[in-house]
Amino acid sequence: MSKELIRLSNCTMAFDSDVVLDNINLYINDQEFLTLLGPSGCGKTTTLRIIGGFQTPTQGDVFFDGVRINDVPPHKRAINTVFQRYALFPHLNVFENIAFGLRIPKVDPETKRKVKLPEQEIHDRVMEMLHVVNLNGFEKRSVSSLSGGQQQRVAIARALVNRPKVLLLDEPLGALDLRLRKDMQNELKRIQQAMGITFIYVTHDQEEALSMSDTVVVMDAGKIQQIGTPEDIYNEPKNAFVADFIGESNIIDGIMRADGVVEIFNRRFQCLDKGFEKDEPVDVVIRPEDVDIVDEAAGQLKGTVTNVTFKGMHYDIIVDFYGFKWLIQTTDFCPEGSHIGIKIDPDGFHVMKKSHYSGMFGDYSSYSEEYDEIGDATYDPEQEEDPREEADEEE
Ligand SMILES: Nc1ncnc2c1ncn2[C@@H]1O[C@H](COP(=O)(O)OP(=O)(O)OP(=O)(O)O)[C@@H](O)[C@H]1O
Repeated sequence: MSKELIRLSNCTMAFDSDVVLDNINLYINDQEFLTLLGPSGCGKTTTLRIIGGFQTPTQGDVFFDGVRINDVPPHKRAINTVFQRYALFPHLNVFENIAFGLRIPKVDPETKRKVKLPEQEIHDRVMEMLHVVNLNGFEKRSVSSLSGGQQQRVAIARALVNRPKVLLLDEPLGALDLRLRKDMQNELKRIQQAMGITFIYVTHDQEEALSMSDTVVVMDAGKIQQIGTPEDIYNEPKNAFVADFIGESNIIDGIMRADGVVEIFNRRFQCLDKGFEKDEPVDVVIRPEDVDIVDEAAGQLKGTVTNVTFKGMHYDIIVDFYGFKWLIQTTDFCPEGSHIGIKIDPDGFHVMKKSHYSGMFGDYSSYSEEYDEIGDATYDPEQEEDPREEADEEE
C-alpha cells in the first residue's frame, strides 16, 4: 500500500484580500510523481512554495510524514527544489556545482557540533549523481560550456545529491526547446524511478503532465478541479474546465433526458452516463477523435466542413453544425465546403454537471441560451473524492 508523505489540509493563501489558494486539500504519497497542472496564475507555484516552506499558508496545515511542519524552515525540510532557471554557479565546474551543498558543514544531532563530510564521500556521491543524470565524464567541464539540457541535469544532480525525500520541480524544462524537453521528460521519469523519491512537478503543459505523472492535480483559479491518474483525467474529466484544458474538446450545452439518454441540438443520443436529474442541463464533452465521419445521409448530425488542417497523422477539420463549430480529427480527407454526417458511439459522450465554464479560447456554449435559465447546478470540486483514497481503501 502506498504511504502518504505530504498532506496539505485546508490550505488557503491570501495576499492582502487576494485569495490565490482557496482551501486546498491534497496528499502526496511516498515515491509518487505528482504534477500540479493548470493555467498561468492558478496557484501551482504557490502550492509548491508552501510545500517547500518558502511560504506559510494563511490558513491550514502542512504535514510531512504525519508531523505538522508549518513552522519548519525550508533548509530543515527533507525537500529540495529545482527551478526553471538552473541557478548554477558559473565560476564552478560541474563537479563543484554538484558538490556545493555537501561541502557546507552540518550540525551533528548527537554532538551538536558542525561536521564536514569526508572528501572521499563527497567524491563518491557526486560521481554517483553524475551517473544518475547521465553526465559521466563531465565533472571537469565548466557549466557555461554545457547545453541547456546538460545544465538542467547538473541542477537536478545538485538538488538530489544530499538525498532529499522530495524534489520540487517548478517548470524545470520551460527554457528548453521542444526536442530536448521531450528527452528530458523521459530522463526525469527515469531518474525519479531510479532514485525512488517523490517528485512534485509544476507545469502548464498538459502533454508533459500526462506523459510523466502517476497523479495529475488540475488547478484553476486557486482551486483543485480534479485529481487522478493521467488516464482518468483525460478519459473522465470531471468538468468542462478539465475537459477543455486536457486535450481538445467540443463542449456543448445539453439536457439529460434520462439515464443513458442525452439531448444536444434537439436530438437524443445514447450515452453511458447516469445519475443526473431528469431534464437536467449538462455540459456534454465530445473529444475530436471520438467522432466518426460518415455519408451525410447516414449521419446522426449533418454539417459543413469550414476548415481543414493537415497534422501529419490526421486532419483537423472544423465542421459547422447549426452555427456551432466542432473540431473533429480524422484520417479521411474532407474538402472545405463538403457536407458530411457524423456518428458518435455512446462512450464518446462525456456528460458532466454544468459549470458555466465558457472555454479557454471563447464561448463554447452559445447554442442553447435558454438552458442557462434552468437551475444553477454549478460543479463543486470540493465535493469530489480523491480517487487514490478509494484505491487505497480497496487494497
Ligand atoms: N508574493 C505575492 N504577492 C501577491 N500576489 C502573489 C504573490 N505570489 C503570487 N501571487 C499571485 O498569486 C497567484 C498565483 O500565483 P502562482 O505563481 O502560484 O501561479 P502559477 O499557477 O504558478 O502561475 P505561472 O504558471 O504563471 O507560474 C497569481 O495571481 C500571482 O500574481
